Amino acid sequence: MAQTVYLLSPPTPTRSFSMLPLPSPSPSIARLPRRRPLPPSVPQYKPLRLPACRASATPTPQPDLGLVASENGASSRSVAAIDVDAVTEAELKENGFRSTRRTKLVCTIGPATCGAEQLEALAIGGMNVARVNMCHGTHEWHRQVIRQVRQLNEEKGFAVAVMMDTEGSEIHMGDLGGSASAKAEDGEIWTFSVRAFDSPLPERTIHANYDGFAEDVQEGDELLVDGGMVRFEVIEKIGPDVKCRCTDPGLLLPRANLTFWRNGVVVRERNAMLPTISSKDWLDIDFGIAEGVDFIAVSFVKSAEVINHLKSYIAARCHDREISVIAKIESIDSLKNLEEIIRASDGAMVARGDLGAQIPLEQVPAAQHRIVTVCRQLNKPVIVASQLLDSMIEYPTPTRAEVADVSEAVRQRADALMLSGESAMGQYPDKALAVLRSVSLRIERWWREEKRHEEMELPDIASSFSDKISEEICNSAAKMANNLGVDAVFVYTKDGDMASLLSRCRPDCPIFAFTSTTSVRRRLNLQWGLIPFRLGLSDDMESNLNRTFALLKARGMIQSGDLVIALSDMLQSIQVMNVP
Ligand SMILES: Nc1ncnc2c1ncn2[C@@H]1O[C@H](COP(=O)(O)OP(=O)(O)O)[C@@H](O)[C@H]1O
Ligand SMILES: C=C(OP(=O)(O)O)C(=O)O
Ligand SMILES: [K+]
Ligand SMILES: [Mg+2]
Repeated sequence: MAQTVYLLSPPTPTRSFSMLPLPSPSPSIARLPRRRPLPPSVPQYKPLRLPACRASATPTPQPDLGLVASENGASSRSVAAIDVDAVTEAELKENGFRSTRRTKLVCTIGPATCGAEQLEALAIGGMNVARVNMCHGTHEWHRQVIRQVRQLNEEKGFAVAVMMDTEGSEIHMGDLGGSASAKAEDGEIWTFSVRAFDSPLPERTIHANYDGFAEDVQEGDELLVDGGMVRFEVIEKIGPDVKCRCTDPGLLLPRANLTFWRNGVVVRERNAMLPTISSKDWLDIDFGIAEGVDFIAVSFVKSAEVINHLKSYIAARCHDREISVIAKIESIDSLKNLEEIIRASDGAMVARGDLGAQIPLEQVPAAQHRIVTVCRQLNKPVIVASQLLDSMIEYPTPTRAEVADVSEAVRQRADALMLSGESAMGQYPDKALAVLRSVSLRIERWWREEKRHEEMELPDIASSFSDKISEEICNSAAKMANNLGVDAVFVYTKDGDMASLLSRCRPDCPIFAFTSTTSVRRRLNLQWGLIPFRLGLSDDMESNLNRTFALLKARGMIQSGDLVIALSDMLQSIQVMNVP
């Protein structure tokens, strides 16, 4: 039978990158001691060890991936190759299908992790998406990080996606005149001012980046730094200066964000009128498009309108690939307009850091649950972010409460968990990632063993008859997969939609998603349960299947007799079969 095989692109020349210069002096992590210091005898964190699943073992990357590494490290792909990374391959070989991790992991890259070796260690440790936060660092710094991630993908077969996170029009402190931090003590009087200062700053003075700051605050207001890590009370306004008394002492970090509260609610005056995407953000977005990022996360989204605007802006500039737009839910307005925002976006982030400064902290868990649920129903990937393992910025062991928080996000079946300071500037980025990985594996496994299938009602979301068919196929295939106890579902997908629809059903078995496009493969890497492969696809499903079986069997990733369900968005079919 005739078959069209789309050949792989020619080998890409390699570049070598040296360690990145740090954008600012490496932050000394002189934070406040954890309130209840660990007794010296507390054992170091040991990843949970599962009997049948060597989840905690870091698989050794193996060179032969159908990627032939030449002497200078350049890679050339053999024509019959399938793109998969060494870590996935090793996990599949060692642990089998059932034990692969379903929850995806996002790491914020910062001074602690911007070197090539550190990035590779994160990729080996399970990082699916690298996030760069445009609040910090220069374009040159971010460019180096993005290019190093791309090089890692090209040379080692990883599919680590890059997410750019905009600064947004938040109110934040200035740079502390070059100091890494400043300590505010109980009762001290500090001045927050919109005036520009030369460094060093006058003593106990903080610059606020928002011109209307002094006009908008009132005496008696409560000023929260970094979502409440440090608190002040406004005692006097003198022109552009606002004098405040420290009520909750703590460490002030450069560019920490500022919110003020009056009578128990957050004050949203003129700053609520500032554009969600500032002129600086548009420049950053142009930069992100030029550098080929996979996701743009938009800070402080208030309505669906801004998402639609950004999506058409991107569509007009990127003709050959897509960039997914992720709405960060971190303000009262974003909660009010949650459904329409999520419908307009390609995914969402529960940005608990700022959210916890805008609504009472005790409301954050319910908000998280609602956001995760709505995203799942509307088939949009959702990331749970901020302070998951905050104490691991300084300590090699998480608190029990942190492990419980991570477990809850996994139990809710969020698509992804995110590290912020833990990986950007913490002392134990790899250990923090290992904790996310082993807790995810353990909870996912417990969930399956207990047969706690999701009871969640998934509403119809298709917008056309053809989409409706895909949706029904995926719902049925996921149900069949659970009932038959199949080893894996294989989905052949051009643009990833069918893989997403399957992921939405959260089946018990992993989903092998085969796509012919490298950028689709990277974007699928954010979604729950998907193991994305890049493979030249033909229009003939039978030949695709036979090639996949041959390639995966040759590498020991599947075996004869394994039971799989295969779906294709080209044929809109379901097949159940044993691997020949
Ligand atoms: N590109 C960077 N350069 C320097 N420091 C960074 C960078 N990215 C993140 N960080 C550090 O890591 C911390 C946590 O990252 P993140 O949560 O993304 O930022 P923020 O605290 O501003 O919300 C930041 O406060 C900052 O100290
Ligand atoms: C992820 C968040 O956003 P950022 O780190 O950019 O403030 C957050 O606020 O939780
Ligand atoms: K940001
Ligand atoms: Mg935020």
